[in-house]
Amino acid sequence: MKELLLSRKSKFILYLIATFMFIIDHFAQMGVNALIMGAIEKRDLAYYKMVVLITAVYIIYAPLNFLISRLLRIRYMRDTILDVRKQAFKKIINMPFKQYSQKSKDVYISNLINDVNNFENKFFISFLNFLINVGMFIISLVILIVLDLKLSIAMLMFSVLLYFLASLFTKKTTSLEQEISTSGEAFTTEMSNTFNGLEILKLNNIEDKFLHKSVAAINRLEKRKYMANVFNHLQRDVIYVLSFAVSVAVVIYLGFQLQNGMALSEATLLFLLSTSVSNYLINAFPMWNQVKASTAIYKKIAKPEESTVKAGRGTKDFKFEDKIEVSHVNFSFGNKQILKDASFTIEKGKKYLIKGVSGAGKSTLINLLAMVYDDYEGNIKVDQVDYRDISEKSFHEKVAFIYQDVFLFEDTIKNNIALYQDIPEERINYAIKVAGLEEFIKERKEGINERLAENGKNLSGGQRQRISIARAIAKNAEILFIDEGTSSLNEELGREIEKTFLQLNSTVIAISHRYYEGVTENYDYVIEIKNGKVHCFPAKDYFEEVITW
Ligand SMILES: Nc1ncnc2c1ncn2[C@@H]1O[C@H](COP(=O)(O)OP(=O)(O)OP(=O)(O)O)[C@@H](O)[C@H]1O
Repeated sequence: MKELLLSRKSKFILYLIATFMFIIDHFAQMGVNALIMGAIEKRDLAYYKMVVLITAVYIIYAPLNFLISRLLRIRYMRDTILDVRKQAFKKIINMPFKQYSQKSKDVYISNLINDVNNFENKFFISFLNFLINVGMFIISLVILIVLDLKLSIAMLMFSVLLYFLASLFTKKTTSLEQEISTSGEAFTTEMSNTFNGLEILKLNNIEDKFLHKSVAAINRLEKRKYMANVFNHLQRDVIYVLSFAVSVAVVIYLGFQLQNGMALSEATLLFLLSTSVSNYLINAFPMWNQVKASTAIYKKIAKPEESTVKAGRGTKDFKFEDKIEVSHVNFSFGNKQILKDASFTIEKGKKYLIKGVSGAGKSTLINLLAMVYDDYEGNIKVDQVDYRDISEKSFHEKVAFIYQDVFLFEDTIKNNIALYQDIPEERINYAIKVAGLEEFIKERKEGINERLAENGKNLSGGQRQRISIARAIAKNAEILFIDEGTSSLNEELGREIEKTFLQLNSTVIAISHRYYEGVTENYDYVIEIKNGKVHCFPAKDYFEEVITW
């Protein structure tokens, strides 16, 4: 938190000065009150007129001071909150994908929206109030020391007592804020589930069920907020009762002092100062607890955490000139072994089709070859270099993925194909041609510069799939990983797209349940997974055998 607040040192100093201006105003107000009381007591008209003049000057100064103080604080707060938003966003974007995928994306959305808003609403208000109250407490105490040592020592002892009392509330305040954050995550996930599946829910008449679940999630979130609120007031009230008792004791003490000849103005000032000391503390301690709770939320959303997954952290560049060798690879999910002693070779430029029944481990095998998992036994080497020594970044630069579901950005067709990389126009046009998108582009008013609707809602399955092929070609991907790239398309379109895959120069590693006669046999090899065992066959042999089954 310190680094965050001090990242703009000069603005932070201005912020503190602005806070100090606020404190000064408070004491000026207190001084004016005491002056008026003194002037009334003095019964001297000339002196009274002078005090009225001072009060008039104060009335002009106070709003000006307030305005300047606010202007000085506001920019610093805005910039700092912006930093928190950026840091929270960076934390998510820079997370290794494996770690990212351990939580629902809605949790991250909740962190970026609910938690940052919560931080924004609570941190600076609490921090400012804490600073103001502590500042006022210190100044009041110093004045009190000068005016009445005994009273100031008593107030100091009272402060220490309040400190210990307030610290009893710190842990609970923080845990309540954490609960608000987790309930916010659950609420966002619930809402997202409902809205993403609204069509299915309506078609099956089960929207009411989800409505109940969503309402329950809202209730849980609001209940947590309510609990936090009640608890904050409770700690304030407990401290308040104590401070009220102290105020009564101060009045009794000052009563005796007045009897002993103390001036009314001095007694008023002492009373104001000592009740202020306790009031400032009543406000300061709960605020400090809130600052600590907000700091914990800040750490959760913006501070990079220790990676919980083993990630491919190699540094070598991915270079694929000859072959990828998979040797004696065993891979399990928990106790369930998926691949047993798998050994085979992927030759550059060849086309591989992975076959096996549902759940055999086809996607798992692709994920191993695509560096998604590295917690396997055995070795995977590309041109003799161990996969684990290769940097994920350099690998991702040279490969492309085609899935059944294609994600499209709400942006131009060009940006969707180039994926925001600086790719020459000729290469994009070539990709469009090879992917069979020429007709589609011709029909667009603005050609490749036409914008797609949200996730390409206005495109057919085949057009979406072709855009994802164009991405791979534009990128000049050396390896194309395809997981059920044609299964959502009709027979004819699927055949066309499959043909396109097989005509590419890249190495293709594909999973497909479909068999397109006259096309599928053109794969070079079939990798079959049966009971965890992996066998690689020349495609011609494999299909001849299958066809004779
Ligand atoms: N992240 C995971 N954690 C635990 N088990 C998993 C995980 N991913 C997959 N599995 C299990 O591993 C096995 C292989 O899954 P995989 O997705 O590789 O099969 P598949 O052959 O691609 O299946 P399908 O053809 O149905 O897509 C399945 O039993 C699956 O339940």
